[in-house]
Amino acid sequence: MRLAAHGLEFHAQGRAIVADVSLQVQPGETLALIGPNGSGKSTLLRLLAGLQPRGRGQVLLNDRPLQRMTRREIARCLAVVEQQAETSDSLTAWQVVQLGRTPWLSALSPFGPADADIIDESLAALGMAGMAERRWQTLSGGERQRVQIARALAQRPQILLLDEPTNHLDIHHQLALSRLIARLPLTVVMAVHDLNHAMTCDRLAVMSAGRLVACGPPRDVLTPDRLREIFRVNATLLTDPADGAALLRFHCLEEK
Ligand SMILES: Nc1ncnc2c1ncn2[C@@H]1O[C@H](COP(=O)(O)OP(=O)(O)OP(=O)(O)O)[C@@H](O)[C@H]1O
Repeated sequence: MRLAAHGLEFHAQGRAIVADVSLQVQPGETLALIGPNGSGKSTLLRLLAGLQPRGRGQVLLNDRPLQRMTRREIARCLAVVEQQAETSDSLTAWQVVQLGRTPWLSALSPFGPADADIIDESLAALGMAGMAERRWQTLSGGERQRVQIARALAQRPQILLLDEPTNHLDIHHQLALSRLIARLPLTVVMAVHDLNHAMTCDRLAVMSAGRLVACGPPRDVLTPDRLREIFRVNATLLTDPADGAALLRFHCLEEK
């Protein structure tokens, strides 16, 4: 599914948190949103999901304005995992993932075995099948993050919006999640801080002080000048002799 945004804006306390952002994400594409702390990535994700009150601008899902869709219609197309996703402490991991099925249920289409299979598959995809019966409050930060991503997958969306999906994960689960996302036939927009992870995405969108300042293939976007200007680092581009993959090693710029 194609995602397009035109002139997205959000102002708070007299300043633009997101200012005039327009972008297009093609079906099946993975776009990484990068930028320093406070540059507006999470707010932009919320605007793309239609979750930011008082947000302005237009979001189109396959040319259909989000504003004219019901929450249920949106939830059938688009799933979001926010940074601090919370849920009721009394739910089990399985029940949290079950919430992902809500947009698909109705009196004529009640919860059934096919929904239960989707929940099991989603938990298994995130390596959480063995913890299905664990209560939310007993899960670690990384386990909660994996359950929330499983909940988003159980929603069977065509677009996935993820806010720093690997920030609580150990290195094995970071790599496993990156591989899973790369293989999913979904349109993905995710905010990430790890620029080496971002390098593996199809395109990068760079936010700075609420504005989209660059968008394109990783190597075109992560130029030495931009890394210095926006991220305040110098970088050396290295090549992994094992597979020829490019990696960046960063050096902090001296503060003046
Ligand atoms: N409702 C609000 N009212 C006032 N300021 C806000 C509001 N929402 C966000 N901000 C501010 O806007 C800026 C952008 O926030 P946002 O969370 O979108 O940034 P981010 O790029 O995701 O940051 P990080 O990398 O630290 O997660 C921050 O300075 C934040 O404090």
